[in-house]
Amino acid sequence: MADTNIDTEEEDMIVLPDLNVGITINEEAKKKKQIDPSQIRTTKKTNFVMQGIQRVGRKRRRRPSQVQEVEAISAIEIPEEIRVYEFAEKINKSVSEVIKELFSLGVMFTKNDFLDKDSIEILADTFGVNVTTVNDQEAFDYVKAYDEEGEAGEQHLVERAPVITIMGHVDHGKTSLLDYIRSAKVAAGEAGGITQHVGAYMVEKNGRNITFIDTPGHEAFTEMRSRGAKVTDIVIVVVAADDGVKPQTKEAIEHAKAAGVPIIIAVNKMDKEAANPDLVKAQLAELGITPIDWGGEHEFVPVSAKTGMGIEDLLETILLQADLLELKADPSREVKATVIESSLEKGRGPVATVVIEDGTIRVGDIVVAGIAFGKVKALLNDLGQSVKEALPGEPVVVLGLSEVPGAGETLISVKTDKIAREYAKKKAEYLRQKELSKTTKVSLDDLSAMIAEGALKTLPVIIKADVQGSLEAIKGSLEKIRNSETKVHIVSAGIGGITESDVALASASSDCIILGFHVRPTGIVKEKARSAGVEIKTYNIIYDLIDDVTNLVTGLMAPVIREENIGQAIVREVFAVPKLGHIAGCIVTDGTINRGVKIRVIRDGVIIYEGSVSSLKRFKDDVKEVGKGYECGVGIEGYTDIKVGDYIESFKEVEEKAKL
Ligand SMILES: Nc1nc2c(ncn2[C@@H]2O[C@H](COP(=O)(O)OP(=O)(O)OP(=O)(O)O)[C@@H](O)[C@H]2O)c(=O)[nH]1
Repeated sequence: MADTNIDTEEEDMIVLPDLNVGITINEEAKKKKQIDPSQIRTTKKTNFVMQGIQRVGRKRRRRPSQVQEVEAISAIEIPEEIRVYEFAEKINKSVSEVIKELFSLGVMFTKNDFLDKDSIEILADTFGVNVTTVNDQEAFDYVKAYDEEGEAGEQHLVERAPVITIMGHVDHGKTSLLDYIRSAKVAAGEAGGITQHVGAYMVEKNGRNITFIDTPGHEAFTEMRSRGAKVTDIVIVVVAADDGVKPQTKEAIEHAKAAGVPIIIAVNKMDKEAANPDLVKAQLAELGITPIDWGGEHEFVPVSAKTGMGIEDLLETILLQADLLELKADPSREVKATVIESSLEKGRGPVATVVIEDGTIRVGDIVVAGIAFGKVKALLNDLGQSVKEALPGEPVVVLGLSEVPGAGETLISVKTDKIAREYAKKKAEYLRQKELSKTTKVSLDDLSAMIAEGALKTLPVIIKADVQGSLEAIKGSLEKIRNSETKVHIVSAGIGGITESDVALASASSDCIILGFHVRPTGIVKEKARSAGVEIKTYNIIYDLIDDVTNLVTGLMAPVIREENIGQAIVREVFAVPKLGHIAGCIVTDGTINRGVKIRVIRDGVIIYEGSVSSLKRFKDDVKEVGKGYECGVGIEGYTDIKVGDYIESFKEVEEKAKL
């Protein structure tokens, strides 16, 4: 009897690996060796009981025969992120049954792959299980824990500084505007004139603080910008009055709208003669951003980042908008902040620029931010000065983290180092599994395409960048460089200089190149790369990197054969010539006919033969080329059935490099 029981030690609890859900089975059901769905109830567990959980999970797997004896489950709760084997365990099916079912749907999964929402729905339907999803991250979601604590706790809300993101099309003046506001000139020194690094700065107006997040202009930074919009209270969309609405203006507006953030339009470059603010207004009104003076609800502030015109108005408008939003926070709480930018700095280690959302951060706080955790060693304000604390709405640079946290990650302070470490570890494992799942999943369509091509050609790359934001932007752009034939395979991507281990990794995978952005290899690394035959390419401008990789990828693709028409002739007579066979007496009606080139014989509009010109004569002489309007005798290799009225079309095939 004991043998056929589902569980032994944890008498009334089966909790499956990595899930925060437990199933409690009553004693009666156990005696019957069955689980009646109506007798299943779920229990929340935290990650701190995971060890026990895994032990139970292993026990179950060791005795699969007993699992099969259990009647099919008809209702389950599963996490939003669930792997194939976990799902199979949950519904008491074998992994192969689930994989087979997925295969019949045209997708190939391995047992460790995460199922997507659609697959779960279809599987649930196929296996007749009622599935409800729960968020399995909750068990280690420190952000949720923080928020819940805030709801329950006493609030000491005070006004906080608004957080502003400036967005807009390339060269419309984002950097200049921010610089003017900060009365600093950083734009001039930047490589390629593009803002490469995201920073956050604070300015004062009427005795109140305003925080600006500086977001880069290149479209590759779209993702980061959309994150920028998440921490942002108000978005300023800069539109150059002499250029009007451009693709990235629209994109910025879409991001702001999606984030539900109020938009203020800064109509910039008003000092220019060609400035046409009314056109900007009309163009934006078409996008649903109608100016207040046209009866809409959006502030349009004419400014010039060059002369400073309108800048004070813009700041006033920001404060008015902030008043409407009633931005409040509780500085007496522990901190919650958003990572805006992060990097690995020599001598300093991981460095993160954060904007405080709630609470206060202090030197000595124990914090966690995604995979990073640690004790705050130092805090620097936007001027690089050491500070003891930072308040809600303020930007601050945090030193002392264990790793470089991802941009957009939430940082909070926790009570003990152990808790911080636990959260970070769990998050790292979660991300690793997700990444693994992403790389192993191949759809059948992809597979058949690969098979058809012999093999999918890939360009393996290792990316190293100075800051997290750039790294993500590069990764995002490179992942997009692909078609059915070729793609970029990111072997590894990380922050920091190019190291010997990068070279070792590159030399381990064939034809792998190392791409460095704002980082350089040292002498030894260069030497190692040279002897290992590993190519290292370094860049300061993101466009150049993307262009180069695009060129390399297209180089892997089979060349495209393009046909170029050379000429056409009509057959007027056909002669039988000894030794030469049938010769078509033609008149060239277009272009030229050349000896040796490829031709087609067209009869009544239909191609009836394709070959090449074997002989070409004008009267008795062999010639290489006959031009339009001239008569000639054309011999076609391997073809004698030429008839009067046929057309001979000559063409050449040009090999061209394939484009993506
Ligand atoms: N005349 C005039 N020129 C301006 C004004 N604002 C910006 N510019 C110029 O426009 C160019 C682009 O300005 P940036 O501030 O670099 O534009 P950006 O939008 O930050 O550009 P990215 O960072 O590349 O996206 C620079 O040459 C500026 O000097 C303005 O109000 N008037």
